[in-house]
Amino acid sequence: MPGSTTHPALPAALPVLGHLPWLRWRPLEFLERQRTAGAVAPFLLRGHPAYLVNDPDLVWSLLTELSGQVGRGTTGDKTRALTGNGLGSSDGEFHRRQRRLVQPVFHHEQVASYVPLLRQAAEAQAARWRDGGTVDLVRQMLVVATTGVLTSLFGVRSPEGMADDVSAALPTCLDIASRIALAPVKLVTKLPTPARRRYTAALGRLHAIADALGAHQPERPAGAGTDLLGRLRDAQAQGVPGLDDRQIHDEIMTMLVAGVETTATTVCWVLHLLGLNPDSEALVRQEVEDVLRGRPVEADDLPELERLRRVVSEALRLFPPVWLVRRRATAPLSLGGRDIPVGASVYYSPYALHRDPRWYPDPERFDPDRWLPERRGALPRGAYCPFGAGVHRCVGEAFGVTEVMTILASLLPHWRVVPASSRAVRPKAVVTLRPERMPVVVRRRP
Ligand code: HEM
Repeated sequence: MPGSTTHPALPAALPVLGHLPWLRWRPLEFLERQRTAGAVAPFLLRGHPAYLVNDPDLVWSLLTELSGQVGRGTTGDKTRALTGNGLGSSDGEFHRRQRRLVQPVFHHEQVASYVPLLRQAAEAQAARWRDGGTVDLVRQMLVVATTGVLTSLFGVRSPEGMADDVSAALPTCLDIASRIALAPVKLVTKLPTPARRRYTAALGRLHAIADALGAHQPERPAGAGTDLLGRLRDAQAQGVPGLDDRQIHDEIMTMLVAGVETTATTVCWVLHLLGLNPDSEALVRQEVEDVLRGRPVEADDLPELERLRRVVSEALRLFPPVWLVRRRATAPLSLGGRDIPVGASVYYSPYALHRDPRWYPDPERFDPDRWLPERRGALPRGAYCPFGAGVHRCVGEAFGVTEVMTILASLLPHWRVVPASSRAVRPKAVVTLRPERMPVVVRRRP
């Protein structure tokens, strides 16, 4: 069972499919079992050699000094239909150039300027809640996170309809894209099944929204270049090579795919964990109230919310939205004493690394104080990697953390979120690690 700390070794690979059925149907259990199979644990996917790197130092090496010997081979295969050649699926010199282009939009000072928009996104959604009403928290937070991205990165001033559309289409696309990537029989994924039709329709909707965003004129002073769209358009006008309308479309899709579910699910997991740990919830709420004293959260408040930050770090440890990352060896590679052939898939799993009892005593326990400075300093590099590392480290990390903190600091003083059902909430490992379902009752605080 995912979550327990002792795991029997994996059974032998099946003929033809290898360990694919495990990765498709019981991925979290698969990863935890593979973690006990050595620093670099081999397995087979449709006859193709694959490795799971379980040693944090080796994960770090893979992502940093060895990054020239691996390509994305990516999660990208499953997201390429969504994000084309955007930052999240490209490699090499092209990737470096795109990254340099978008990076300033995600610098700390720039991200701090988005806080009022992120707060408004949370407040607008909560304004629709009725005291004692039941809501689907995942869907609600998807709308908030989409609104945050649309207003801050794309300069959309009336995001309501578009946010609803994106948050409805995105999970369908991501779920079915993962199923297609891990389907045991490829042909089946081409058949016009109801799932395939839902996927095609949802994907079409997302592409249409990205086109509309690409064509939309943000309300900003000419040449200001502060939001992502402005920056891309300015660069296009200056003749930056390769930055045609198609590439701008791909970068918009990338930000919707990479920047919405990740933050939305993190907020859900934090609220879920706080609900299970009322003492921690009371302390965090008290901290937010002491810092804000009844006023809306601002960027300068966020560093003061140290306890809340530790809770977010702990939620990202237990439920890292990006739970599995793949690279493909583009040159022969030696890792942890194993020779890895060109073309092999090399994976690391934040989920498995973050639950390794060697680095996290009592790993299943929610313990935000693990992130007190004196305790976190003892971790090896690579043992905590919710945002990855190296050249592909999450470009949206500061934005994501700021968004999550801002949403929580806006909701916690005014609302209590209580599970609406006694059914355990289980993580569903699709493109992100999403709560399978999370109906909650929202209660207004006096
Ligand atoms: C809690 C929130 C988030 C988490 C846990 C997260 C996690 C990650 C991880 C692990 C990677 C590295 C993948 C790899 O090595 O292949 C990544 C890359 C990326 N993330 Fe995030 N992310 C978050 C939020 C965001 C946000 C808010 C945005 C944008 C608005 C974003 C945009 C990206 C992009 C564009 C990449 C590709 C970077 C590159 O290859 O240069 N992410 N993210």
